[in-house]
Amino acid sequence: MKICVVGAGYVGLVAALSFAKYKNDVICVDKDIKKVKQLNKGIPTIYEEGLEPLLNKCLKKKYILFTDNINKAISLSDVIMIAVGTPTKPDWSVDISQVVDASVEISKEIDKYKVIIIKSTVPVGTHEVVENLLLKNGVDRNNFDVVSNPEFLREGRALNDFLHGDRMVIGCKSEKAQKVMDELYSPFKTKIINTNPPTAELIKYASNALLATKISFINEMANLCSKVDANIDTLSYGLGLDSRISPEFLRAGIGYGGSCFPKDTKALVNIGEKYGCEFNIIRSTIKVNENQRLKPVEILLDHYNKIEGKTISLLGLTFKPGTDDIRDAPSLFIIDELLQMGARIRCYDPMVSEEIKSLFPNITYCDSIEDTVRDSYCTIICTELDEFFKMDLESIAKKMKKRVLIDGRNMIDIEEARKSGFSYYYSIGNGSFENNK
Ligand SMILES: NC(=O)C1=CN([C@@H]2O[C@H](COP(=O)(O)OP(=O)(O)OC[C@H]3O[C@@H](n4cnc5c(N)ncnc54)[C@H](O)[C@@H]3O)[C@@H](O)[C@H]2O)C=CC1
Ligand SMILES: O=C(O)[C@H]1O[C@H](OP(=O)(O)OP(=O)(O)OC[C@H]2O[C@@H](n3ccc(=O)[nH]c3=O)[C@H](O)[C@@H]2O)[C@H](O)[C@@H](O)[C@@H]1O
Repeated sequence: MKICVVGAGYVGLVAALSFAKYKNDVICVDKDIKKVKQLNKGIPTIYEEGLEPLLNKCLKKKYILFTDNINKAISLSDVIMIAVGTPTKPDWSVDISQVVDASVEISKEIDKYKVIIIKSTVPVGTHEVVENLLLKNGVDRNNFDVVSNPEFLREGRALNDFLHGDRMVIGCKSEKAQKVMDELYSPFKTKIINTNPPTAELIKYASNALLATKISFINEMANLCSKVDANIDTLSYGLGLDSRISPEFLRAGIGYGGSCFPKDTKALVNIGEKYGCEFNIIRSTIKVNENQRLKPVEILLDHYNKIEGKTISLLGLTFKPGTDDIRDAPSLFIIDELLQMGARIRCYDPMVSEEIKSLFPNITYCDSIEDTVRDSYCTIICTELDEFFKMDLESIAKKMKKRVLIDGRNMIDIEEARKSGFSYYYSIGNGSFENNK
């Protein structure tokens, strides 16, 4: 099939390469010429396991090509997938302008039947917005169908999720387009749910909102565990064994981040408001998360009263392991808050990006864990990176000015922390101890 994917971000690039893997003729468009040039050279613009070899293989075989010429790419393709960003505005409404801009370009290039797939996460009714825009711009009604096909991949496992996800949701009103979608996804090993576009659009938000809610729920339970000497890991295990609940997304910590849960939960509240639906549960999920991501600062204040002038070290900056993405990562909020209180920050993340350096130019970025913790009053673990499981706690404790460890991802065994010479240890619902200040 001749496929054009608009947007070479996390979703667009992964989708384009997945289609190319199955020998489709794929053109992936991005308006960012730097990305286009880099991708055509076989250099990934994001970190995702397995992406680099697949990119190079597909380029070599000429199954994929990257361009910034959207018009040419559309005119050459039968299927056009829109995978551009849909950020949330400050009032929590969704900015679909990138989808609209892409649709305007699409409308200029339709002279024969094409299926337009909305892959981006969009508010219910956006398929109609795109349809109406194409009609308004003079496209013949018989020359296109718009299909809603939201994406459920997780960063860090994006390729695997795209190819072998739990399900593929297809919201389609036309038999002709349905046949094209069936063919497109026929090599994929995944359960397909065929429904109408509004249901497809809503499944996406419902899914992210429910997963986020599980996290906020378990974090509230963890906060209670901390007060009553209960253990959140055992509690989660006990909960998750009930097959009606499932063990997934019950890991307590300093809250969820990333490019989607924070934005999509807010978006769903905003969408609900437009239809007179309150979504009180999701509002609470958001509020709990906003407090939870600052939990380490609360603990620090409790311990020291004053943070001004103290050096604090952060281990892990990305919103989760296996990605270089820092969008809405809890670490950003912690750094911001600590800087406002006058702390000095040292941090370490092997995936540290220019993006975070430009956000926080005045903090110290270190190349190793040991260098980071030097002379600090507290070490905060923000991301559960593999190498933190293996770190030498004793040598870390020795390098610190005060042996205070806040384990924001419940990675460290409390007894190990005690044996390694820490004087204060705090986890999120898995126990804490204080020897002497
Ligand atoms: N990142 C993720 O894990 C997931 C994201 N989504 C959704 O997928 C959509 C895309 O997300 P990401 O890939 O993370 O975004 P992203 O920001 O990484 O990538 C979007 C890309 O689209 C390009 N772009 C924007 N307008 C364009 C235009 N008119 N022509 C050509 N290129 C254009 C941008 O330059 C950018 O490279 C969003 O709606 C998001 O909510 C859905 C599931 C997972
Ligand atoms: O719409 C999206 O963009 C995607 O959002 C999430 O994927 P992602 O943001 O990549 O990462 P997750 O693995 O879901 O983790 C999100 C955040 O929740 C946190 N989390 C996750 C699980 C858990 O038990 N506890 C917890 O705090 C993680 O640390 C991370 O900060 C969803 O899992 C995907 O299905 C969805 O497609």
